[in-house]
Amino acid sequence: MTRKVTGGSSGIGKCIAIECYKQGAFITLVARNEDRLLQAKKEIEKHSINDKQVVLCISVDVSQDYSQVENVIKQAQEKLGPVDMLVNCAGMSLSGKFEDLEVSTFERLMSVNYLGSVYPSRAVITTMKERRVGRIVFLSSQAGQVGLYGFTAYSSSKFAIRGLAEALQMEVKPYNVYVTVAYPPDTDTPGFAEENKTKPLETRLISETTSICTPEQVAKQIVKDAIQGNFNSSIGSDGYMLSSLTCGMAPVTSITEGLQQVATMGLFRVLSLLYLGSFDTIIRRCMTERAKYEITDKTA
Ligand SMILES: NC(=O)C1=CN([C@@H]2O[C@H](COP(=O)(O)OP(=O)(O)OC[C@H]3O[C@@H](n4cnc5c(N)ncnc54)[C@H](OP(=O)(O)O)[C@@H]3O)[C@@H](O)[C@H]2O)C=CC1
Ligand SMILES: CCCCCCCCCCCCCCCC(=O)[C@@H](N)CO
Repeated sequence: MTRKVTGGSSGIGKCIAIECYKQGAFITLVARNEDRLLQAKKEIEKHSINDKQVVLCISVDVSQDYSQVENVIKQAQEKLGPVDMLVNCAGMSLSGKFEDLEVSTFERLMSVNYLGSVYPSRAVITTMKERRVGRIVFLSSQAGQVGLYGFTAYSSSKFAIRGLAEALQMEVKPYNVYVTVAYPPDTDTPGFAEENKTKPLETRLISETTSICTPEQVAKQIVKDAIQGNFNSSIGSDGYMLSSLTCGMAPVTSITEGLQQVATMGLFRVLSLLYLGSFDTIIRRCMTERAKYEITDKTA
């Protein structure tokens, strides 16, 4: 059992690697910074269940050069055997008002979050199809189910993931390869701490609608859904509501799932209008408060 986790040196990715290691898997971690990779490797190795298990580290930028990504993945497959599960967890978030975000930020988020998921998946898919075995996991976000204030660059890169996942799932299902898209809420990770340094107040207040999860909780849910072959992976009651409401033409894994969507759609739409109303109120309030401060600043 070989699993590959991009972004496996930190946060959700590291917890997913630990979860898989606890199940006896061989792990390949992919990220850029070598020190953090080694640190994570040590931490993951504490959870081994037999002495044959290995954690392999690969330092590569998943978003830059496809042939480089393909090469390192080939090398890893030669050492540890073909990958049964790929988890695309490398990603990042930057927020700010549309006009305040650098144009390069849109390019960067699209290349790390979107292309950074395309490249590793593209590199493993042929072998998975040939072997008729495989799971590919993509990390979207609740902000990939609803576009939110401050997330013009981030939300779009996470919506893109969903399109990719839906199309790919339709292609690979006959080969017994299953795709999972995860939509976590805010999760307490180093990446989240980084994001908070520059997050607009509006974005923070809107995001606080859903509670913060631990990376361990999120990782457990994702690994479970991926193993079961569920297309959708969400967490908590708001996660459930959002996924149900925004199911669109996403595939279902069971008839029950489909029936639940049909039955709850109307009600969840009503709830979502209430949420949207409260988001508008937050945004208007922040605007008035800012205007007040500006006046005080000028008179001082
Ligand atoms: N935390 C949250 O609130 C939520 C996070 N998500 C998503 O989950 C994923 C993981 O998030 P989180 O655990 O918070 O992130 P962290 O910032 O804690 O970890 C990110 C990981 O990705 C690696 N990485 C980043 N960029 C690249 C790159 N270009 N090439 C290779 N590796 C890269 C990092 O290592 P290095 O920098 O060394 O390359 C690190 O291992 C992201 O896609 C994020 O958008 C979704 C919803 C909520
Ligand atoms: C019936 C409808 C229910 C509606 C509930 C709506 C709640 C929306 C809240 C969205 C929170 C967005 C979190 C983004 C996390 C993320 O991706 C970043 N933290 C990454 O770093």
